[in-house]
Amino acid sequence: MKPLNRMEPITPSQRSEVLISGKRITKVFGYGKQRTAALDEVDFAFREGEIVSIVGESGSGKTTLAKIMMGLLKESSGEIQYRGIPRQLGNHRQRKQYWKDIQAIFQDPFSSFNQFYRVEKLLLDCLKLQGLQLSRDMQFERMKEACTFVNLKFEELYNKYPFELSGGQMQRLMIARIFLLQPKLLIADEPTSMVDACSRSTILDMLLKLRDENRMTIVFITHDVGLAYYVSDTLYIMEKGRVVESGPAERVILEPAHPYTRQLIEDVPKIHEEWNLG
Ligand SMILES: Nc1ncnc2c1ncn2[C@@H]1O[C@H](COP(=O)(O)OP(=O)(O)OP(=O)(O)O)[C@@H](O)[C@H]1O
Repeated sequence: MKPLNRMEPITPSQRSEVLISGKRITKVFGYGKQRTAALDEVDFAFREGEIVSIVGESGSGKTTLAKIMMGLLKESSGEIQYRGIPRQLGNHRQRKQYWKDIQAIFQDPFSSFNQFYRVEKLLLDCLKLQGLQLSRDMQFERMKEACTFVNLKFEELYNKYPFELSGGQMQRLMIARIFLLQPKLLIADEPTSMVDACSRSTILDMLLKLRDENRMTIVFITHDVGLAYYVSDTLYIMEKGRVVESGPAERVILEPAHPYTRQLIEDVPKIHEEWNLG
């Protein structure tokens, strides 16, 4: 399998800054017999402008980690740092400030949109959220640009409701919104699991474009180690709430150090061959 164009190897002096990191992040749900340690002392550090995949089986803690990164769940212990300082989400102002920098896209684009708003309003709201004072013409320009970025035609869609779009168009619209919102961190939770192979490769290409053109940090959550290898710069492999292995995607796939990683790779027999997405 041939991976997509990764970032060029970077020299230490060019190394980008760590955007978000976690030290010994633990999350426990329930008490007594119901107790589940969804995360067990997880360490991570994600850099600006890299695509990181978190790979693991169902129940390994991927979504819990994503929710903690988004600030939707509070860790039981450990510390998250954002841009080099401890993240504070104690009050509304701090949360609002943090959430300006973070967006997420999920498997089901249908649930991401208010179905009563037309496409134009959905996109316009993204511009308003950024607090930009734009003329009506400039607003149109930006919305058109966002649609072009994802190969949609604004003129054909602006007057439609989300339920009038195909699944693939909705997925693209979701990414057009990300283009307008310009988050620093994008969390993509299996965004390609409900689309056909062709739409999947388009979505992956768009994520790469967001990384390259906007230096976005993208955290891609998936069960699929083949897909993760294809799209990522860095891999984190999770098993039962722990990160068992992490590192550059090439290294983790070609020289896996942990037995669990080896098992995941063995389950994808063609991982080293050309991957036909079409
Ligand atoms: N709100 C909750 N209350 C209790 N247990 C939870 C809660 N959320 C997650 N868990 C448990 O924590 C563990 C990790 O769940 P999590 O959803 O993070 O896994 P995952 O790797 O994202 O799985 P999947 O790939 O199926 O989405 C599981 O055992 C799950 O049952």
